[in-house]
Amino acid sequence: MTYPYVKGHGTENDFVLLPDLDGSVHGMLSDGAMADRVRALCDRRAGIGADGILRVIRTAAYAGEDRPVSDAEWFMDYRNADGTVAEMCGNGTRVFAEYLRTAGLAGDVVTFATRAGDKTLRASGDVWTADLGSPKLLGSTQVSVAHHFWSACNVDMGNPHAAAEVESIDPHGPVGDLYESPIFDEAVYPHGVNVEFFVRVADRHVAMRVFERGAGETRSCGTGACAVMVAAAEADGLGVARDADVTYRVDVPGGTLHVTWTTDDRILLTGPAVLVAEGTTTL
Ligand SMILES: N[C@@H](CCC[C@H](N)C(=O)O)C(=O)O
Repeated sequence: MTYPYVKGHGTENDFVLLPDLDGSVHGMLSDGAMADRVRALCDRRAGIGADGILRVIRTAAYAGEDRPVSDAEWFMDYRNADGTVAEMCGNGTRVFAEYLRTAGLAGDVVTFATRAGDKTLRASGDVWTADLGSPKLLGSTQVSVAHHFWSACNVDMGNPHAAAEVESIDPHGPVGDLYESPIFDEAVYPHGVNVEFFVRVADRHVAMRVFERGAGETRSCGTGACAVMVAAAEADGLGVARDADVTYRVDVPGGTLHVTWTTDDRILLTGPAVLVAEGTTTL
């Protein structure tokens, strides 16, 4: 059997999109078979290669037990490269929106369902801004790599994050090559966590690396950039009582994102979304 796919990325956080509009292409698969399919597609040697999968499906057609309660026509069914399901993917929202627009299924403003609630995105050319809602600041926690320990900000962006400010994100420094997951507190994060390390570059300008749950080190993580911005703004005394929107530039290995924390406590993630290929696959 062959089925269609599209490849895209947002600041080099790359995805295979699986158009499955009425659920008839992948909907018949068991959870285990779907996880196998995701791993095969994301494999960078034997597959197409990606950090995750974005299945494009009508909300009403999604047969999973975790079907969102939403009036939105489209559901972003996100899966990590290791086959696990994740609640949210910030870069993925922009790529998903760009797919819908390119396919003629949406315009420059679109709202769709995710496992972390409905998200609305607005385009300005090929740059999209995603309203990812209110962050939850859940205190501080600790992460470590090779006996180096850092305090980290526990931020829920719909999915879990630990954002640690460090002195250097150089792979030759204490943060290291991130080939393996940093150690985190499993009591705080029983379902795993995305771990970000960030440094200051200038006023309201940071740079980060990330180890993503279910994918390993990636070139970018949109929700991770939001968690880093929230952690940095909190540390800068801008977290509470903002009398104006606050924007930080967040550099990631794959490009640049901008994150705005609005006076009404919403996080807006702005960045590119690029579709690079389409075809059919037997995987
Ligand atoms: N790359 C994404 C996050 C994808 C999900 C994450 N790995 C998780 O398991 O929570 C982003 O851009 O936010």
